Amino acid sequence: MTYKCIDITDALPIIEKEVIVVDIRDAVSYQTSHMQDAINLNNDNVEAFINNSDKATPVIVCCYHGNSSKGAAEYLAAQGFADVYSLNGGFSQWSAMYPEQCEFGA
Ligand SMILES: O=S(=O)([O-])[S-]
Repeated sequence: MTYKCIDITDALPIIEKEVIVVDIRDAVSYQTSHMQDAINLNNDNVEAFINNSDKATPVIVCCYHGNSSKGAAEYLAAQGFADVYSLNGGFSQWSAMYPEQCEFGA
């Protein structure tokens, strides 16, 4: 199993359906702002995430610019997730294009 890279505009219709969005950026960046409903995935929670998530639900992996999300997407695909996407352009591009699809923290 492998993952696919997906452009921001192609990700939008997927986001609007049932999907799990994982954000692999550092915790402070995540808390400041993230894609709507995104989970901050890190070394501490990745195992629980893998064990507790429905592997048939599509997963979109978001990082800063779309580079490190590829490795994470590949890893999740190898763990059995059937439909994994790495978001090209990452959160920087997503937040520039779709600020209304972001949540902003403290
Ligand atoms: O998050 S990043 O690897 O695209 S800089």
